[in-house]
Amino acid sequence: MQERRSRQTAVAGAAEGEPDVAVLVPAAGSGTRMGEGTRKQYRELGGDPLLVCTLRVFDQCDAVGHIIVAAPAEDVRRVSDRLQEAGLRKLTAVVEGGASRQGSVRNALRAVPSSVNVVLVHDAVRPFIRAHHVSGVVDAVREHGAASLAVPVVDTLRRQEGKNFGATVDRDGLYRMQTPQGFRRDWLETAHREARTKDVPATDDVELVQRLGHSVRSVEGSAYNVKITTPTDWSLATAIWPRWCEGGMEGEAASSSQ
Ligand SMILES: Nc1ccn([C@@H]2O[C@H](COP(=O)(O)OP(=O)(O)OP(=O)(O)O)[C@@H](O)[C@H]2O)c(=O)n1
Ligand SMILES: C[C@](O)(CO)[C@H](O)COP(=O)(O)O
Repeated sequence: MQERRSRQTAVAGAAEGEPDVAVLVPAAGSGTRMGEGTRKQYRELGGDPLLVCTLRVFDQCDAVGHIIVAAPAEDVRRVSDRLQEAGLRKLTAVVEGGASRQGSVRNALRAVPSSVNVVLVHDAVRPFIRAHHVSGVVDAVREHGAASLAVPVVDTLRRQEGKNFGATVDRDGLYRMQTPQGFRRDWLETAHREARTKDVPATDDVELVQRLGHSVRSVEGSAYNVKITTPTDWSLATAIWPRWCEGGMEGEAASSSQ
């Protein structure tokens, strides 16, 4: 592992002929909504840290050539060592995260090898994805320039009005955005540069790219692809993880890779 001036650790060079796709994994959050205790991205799911469980999907996915993780500044070295112990072949760098998810993605973007043309962004705390979700986003990016997994809203939505309900929000055509979100590298770089210059934050990268005037293609996601945010999410995740690892859920064959 090379020492780098910044708190960025280069873990491996890009092998010849690897796919020109990198995935940026923001993993520097503090997990406030999860409550006290170990940061959620480090909590063990089936014996491995949640971050490792998520990264394995990309490491085993033929469509991806590079993995770049943004970790809490104080953990960069420790996370880098742990991820190398996990044998992640495509780990290219572990960089210092930012004060926001957007800042962490921006920092990770700086570590993308020059050979990369397609960049995915995936939350470290979304372990329930399969290789076909990743390749579906990559294919859509190659065709349209930008794409994201999403699922349609299935509940009735209503605004809060004090302790009562206010107006109903028409759910028709509303989506819950997921990750991975994928982009042409130049679009994502421009989008983050513009957002920083204009100081206009966003909760996901799709919004930043839309602000440039680009269309973003919707790719069917999965209701299982939850962002582990609260203790309830953690309980659900630990309950289904064993079956997920056997290739269960979504009616997928047990032989399908994670
Ligand atoms: N400064 C930040 C904030 C968030 N994230 C990452 O962005 C993803 C989605 O964020 P979220 O689920 O909100 O995680 P936290 O910010 O840790 O949670 P909370 O908002 O409850 O503190 C997570 O993988 C998280 O680690 C990040 O890399 N850097
Ligand atoms: C990127 C995201 O997961 C899409 O739904 C979501 O916007 C992240 O929000 P968070 O508050 O940073 O978890």
